[in-house]
Amino acid sequence: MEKKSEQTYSTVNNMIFLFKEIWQYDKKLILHVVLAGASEMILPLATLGLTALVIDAVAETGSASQLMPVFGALLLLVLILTIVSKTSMNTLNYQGNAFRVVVLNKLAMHLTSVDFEMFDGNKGQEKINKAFDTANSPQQVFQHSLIVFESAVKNSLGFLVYNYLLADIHWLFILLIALSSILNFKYSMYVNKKEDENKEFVSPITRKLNYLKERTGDFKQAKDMRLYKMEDWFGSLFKELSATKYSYLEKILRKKFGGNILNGLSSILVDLVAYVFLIQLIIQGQISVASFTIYFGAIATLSNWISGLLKNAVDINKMGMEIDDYKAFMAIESEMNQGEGIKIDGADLGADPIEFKNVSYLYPDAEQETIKDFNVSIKPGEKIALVGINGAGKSTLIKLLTGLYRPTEGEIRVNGHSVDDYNIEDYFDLFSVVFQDYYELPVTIDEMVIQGQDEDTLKLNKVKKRSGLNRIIENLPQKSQTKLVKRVYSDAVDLSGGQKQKLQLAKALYKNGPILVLDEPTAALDSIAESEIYKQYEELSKDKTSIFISHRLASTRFCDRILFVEDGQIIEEGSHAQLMKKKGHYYKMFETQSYYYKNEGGEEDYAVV
Ligand SMILES: Nc1ncnc2c1ncn2[C@@H]1O[C@H](COP(=O)(O)OP(=O)(O)OP(=O)(O)O)[C@@H](O)[C@H]1O
Repeated sequence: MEKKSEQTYSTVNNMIFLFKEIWQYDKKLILHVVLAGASEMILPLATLGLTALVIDAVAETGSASQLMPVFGALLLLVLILTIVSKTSMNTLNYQGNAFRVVVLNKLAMHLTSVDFEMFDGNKGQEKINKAFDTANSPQQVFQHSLIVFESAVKNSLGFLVYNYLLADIHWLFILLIALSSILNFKYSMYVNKKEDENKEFVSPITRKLNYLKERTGDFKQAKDMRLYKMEDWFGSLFKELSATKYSYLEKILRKKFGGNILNGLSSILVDLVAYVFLIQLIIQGQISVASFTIYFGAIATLSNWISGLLKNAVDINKMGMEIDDYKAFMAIESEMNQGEGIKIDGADLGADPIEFKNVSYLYPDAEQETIKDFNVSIKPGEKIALVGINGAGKSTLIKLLTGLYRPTEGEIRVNGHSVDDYNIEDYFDLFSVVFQDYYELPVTIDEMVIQGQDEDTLKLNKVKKRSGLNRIIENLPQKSQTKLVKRVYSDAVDLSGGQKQKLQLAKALYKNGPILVLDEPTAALDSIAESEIYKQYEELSKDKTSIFISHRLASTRFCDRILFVEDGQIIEEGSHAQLMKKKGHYYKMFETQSYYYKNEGGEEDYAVV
């Protein structure tokens, strides 16, 4: 079960924060909150006045000529109030939605600036999810708050005015109404608490359900779904999770039903007492029939104002919790250096080596370090191959070097300074990286390569040629203006795995950072394309420091030095020839890979090993 976190800021503090956010977005919204609230409160009062006038006229307590101007004025007031309330409520609904979208954009912008580490692990994801939940639907705080504030204005004004109107009525009445409202309020607080407790069980189930739903709609999963006949398995997973979820929700529904019954019974009781009491006053001749109407209407409405106010208190309390989630996410500060740093030329690594000094790294939710006391020095211009079995820590080392993760211990030094001494954005300029997991955006091929940088046609053509992308483009109807992602554009192209890898390579080359990092860049390439990349490797990595991760050990022969990593540490290093001579781990791995080629082909052909 997930632990419930305490609220960090008080509800008052959070409401002031929310008010400021609304004020900053559009001051006029506050005016609409007041206008809608006041007009919605006065409307039933004016209508009540109209009814009393009609009754008075019927009872001939006043002459028609005397009553008509008042009647007309009241009618006009009702008309004006209706227009004001409808206009303001409409603005609140419409602008509330726009306000929510603005907040969503703020959240998205902040998400791009938080450290990459946030995305790793459950806790980071939980914070992100909770924050986005605050603005994801109209029922959540940022849109809903305008309606809640409007309702609070209406209920508070109503409470004051109606208390004044009923000042002549026995105070026991007011007490009875207040007691009945408090009883209902207490009960709904109890249901809210139960609902909140239930959330602790329900939200992990909802997360699992949503994840499964996403997977069923996922194009990649759709293949397995059919070929592995996963429908029944998925179906039973859905059924089981949904049943558990709805058993929790049902309990709350039952409690809410009990609340409705309680509410109904208590208002019948109040009405009954009011009837008996007011009828008695009429019989005793203390009030007129018109006054009876006003009093009776006022008593019924006063209980609405009171329960409305209490409901506002519950809503505001809930909104306070949601604002807390929003603030908790927005307060996350990058642990990277976002300020002024030592100047670095994004195009030049400098003369000093890249150094890992006793670097260790522990993933946020992990128990054991993935990288352990790692030491290495890489000379500028050196071509390094990182090899090792799956899970050895190669990709983690790249994320540390590129500044996406900070070492939990030790230090990484580049150009004579710790990575922390550089502004992280400047530091990122040093790297051109092709990661294993690549993605595409629904833009043209050229735009995907350029990635929002300044367009340089000469450079663009060069990198398309060097990466082999131009040969793919040649066969496309709109050449490099062809859009990507068929799910978005019907005339787009869906590239194959190997074609995508070439696109990624072109993107990295266009960025032209002095450190080239290729994490399994040829895994999806056919052997001809792969050997072309190897042949070009010298050219691709010219004037650059390069790090090449590959399970295909033939590729390592193009590198100056091979680092064999196991369990987060270097266990062997040297050139291909040195390591083969050593007959250690690298030799063993190499021999295992080349065995079938040697035996089936008769000859050794390391270019495709
Ligand atoms: N976000 C994470 N949280 C916890 N552990 C992680 C996380 N990401 C990776 N690891 C673990 O760190 C270890 C090293 O992973 P890494 O991806 O660096 O290995 P690798 O050598 O690149 O593997 P491969 O050759 O399969 O790509 C693995 O045991 C992996 O399970």
